[in-house]
Amino acid sequence: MNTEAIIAIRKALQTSLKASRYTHTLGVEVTAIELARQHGANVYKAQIAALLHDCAKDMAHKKALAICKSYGVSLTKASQRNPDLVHAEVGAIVAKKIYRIEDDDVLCAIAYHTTGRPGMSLLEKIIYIADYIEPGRDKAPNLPKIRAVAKENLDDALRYIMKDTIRYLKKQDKYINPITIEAYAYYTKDDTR
Ligand SMILES: Nc1ncnc2c1ncn2[C@@H]1O[C@H](COP(=O)(O)OP(=O)(O)O)[C@@H](O)[C@H]1O
Repeated sequence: MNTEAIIAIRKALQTSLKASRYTHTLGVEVTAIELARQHGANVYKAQIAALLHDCAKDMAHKKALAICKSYGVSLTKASQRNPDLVHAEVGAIVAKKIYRIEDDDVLCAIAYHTTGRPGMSLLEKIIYIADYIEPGRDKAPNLPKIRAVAKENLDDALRYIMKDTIRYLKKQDKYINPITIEAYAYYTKDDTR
């Protein structure tokens, strides 16, 4: 394991993120390591993806757009519509171009950590779930249940999180990225419970 790379990433994030976001990031890191061990995923990749999942979250919107422009990347329609979603897509660009992460699975885990998507990889599921259940989270409903379920079955945890997220966004009358609706349908289609 490349401990030096982990330490360098932590150091860079400590200066580029707000203190509370950095604390959240460390919570996602420990949770992702734990889930990776429990479910047989690559622990090092989980650690890197967890550390970098919010690397663009505290960036000014203008700067995020400038980064996209400079690398010739266009944001998805959903991110153009909802600025809350930009950080995940731009985070993957920053991870690749600035932190020099080459692994596509790690980059996708960052890009889809807020919305999920149909057909997620093991690593994508771990980062999506770790972001929701890390120890610093205390607002979402059903957290104790979802934390327990995540130890046993990642798809069950995904279903609970997607269901609660869709319900929460609907209640707030907020835009819901259609990919989350598609993902929820995808992960419930064979579930007869
Ligand atoms: N599927 C979604 N569609 C649209 N907006 C969403 C979706 N999921 C989350 N959001 C919005 O994006 C914001 C950021 O969520 P999230 O990425 O989970 O936070 P963080 O990056 O801090 O972990 C939420 O406050 C919510 O308003």
